[in-house]
Amino acid sequence: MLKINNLSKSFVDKEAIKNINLTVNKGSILGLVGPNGAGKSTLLRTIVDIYTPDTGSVTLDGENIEDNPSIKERIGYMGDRNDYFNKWKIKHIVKHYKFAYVNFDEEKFNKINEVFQIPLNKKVTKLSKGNISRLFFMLTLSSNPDLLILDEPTSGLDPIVKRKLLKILVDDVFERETTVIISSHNLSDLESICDHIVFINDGEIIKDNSLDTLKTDMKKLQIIFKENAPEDFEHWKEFLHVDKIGRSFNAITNCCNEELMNKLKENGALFIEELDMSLEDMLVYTIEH
Ligand SMILES: Nc1ncnc2c1ncn2[C@@H]1O[C@H](COP(=O)(O)OP(=O)(O)OP(=O)(O)O)[C@@H](O)[C@H]1O
Repeated sequence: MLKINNLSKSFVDKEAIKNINLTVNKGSILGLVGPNGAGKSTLLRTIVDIYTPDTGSVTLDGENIEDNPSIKERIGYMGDRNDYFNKWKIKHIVKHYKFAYVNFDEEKFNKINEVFQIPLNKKVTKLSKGNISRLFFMLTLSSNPDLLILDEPTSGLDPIVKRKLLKILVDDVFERETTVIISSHNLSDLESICDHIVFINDGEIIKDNSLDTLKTDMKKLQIIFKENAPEDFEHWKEFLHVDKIGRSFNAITNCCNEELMNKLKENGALFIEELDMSLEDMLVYTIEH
């Protein structure tokens, strides 16, 4: 189990993450989402001890990660900028990983590469952006980590490769019970693989829920009134956001209960239907509210 306690990190003129508390259970996949500059990469880099926190600590199975090489051997980190081996041939990077990570499994790497087809004789600089992402994903996964931290692993991938990568990830997590944190702006990807979602904005956690709870808590309703809608309808306190489309209204609410249904009916609502709400909708309305 990964535990993050009161983690804060500031740069000269910016408090990038503020008092972050999080628990990620073994075998679960946590999706970290938030707007540009929210603090996602800083949080991930602080978890793996690339950045030293100003306050707080991170433990894996009860042991502190900071300055702890034996725990770090159990952590796989794929950053959002994979440019540290640019001049290396891929086969030499594989050799380096074998040396650096006790659990690195070259057979597993080659098996995943049957899908991704990265030429091992090439230098990293000769690869496309998508191929660099695939390469570092393969290297990180083949290190067989207990904790896997992935910062935007699907960025730059075409939809076909992206699906293959996510399937390889989910199968591996299922088999090895890896604990995973994954950050991405591709929210539909996260929706398909995560059991837990954390929204972060301006360095702070603003939501930390299972995907099921998020979906139960926030709803999009389509409402059509028999005649005119109440004058103040778009400003009802129950709604986070209301769009008018012709005669019908789409309203986002996080208190979809009997009381609201009765209020709508008393005010002349003829038709009320619950519509599918994506993770992207949820993030946008939570941040904007
Ligand atoms: N090394 C650094 N030095 C100074 N400021 C930094 C540094 N790294 C990040 N920041 C600042 O900290 C804040 C959080 O940045 P971070 O990269 O963690 O955000 P993010 O959520 O990952 O953003 P994005 O989605 O754009 O990748 C930003 O204001 C950023 O400018």
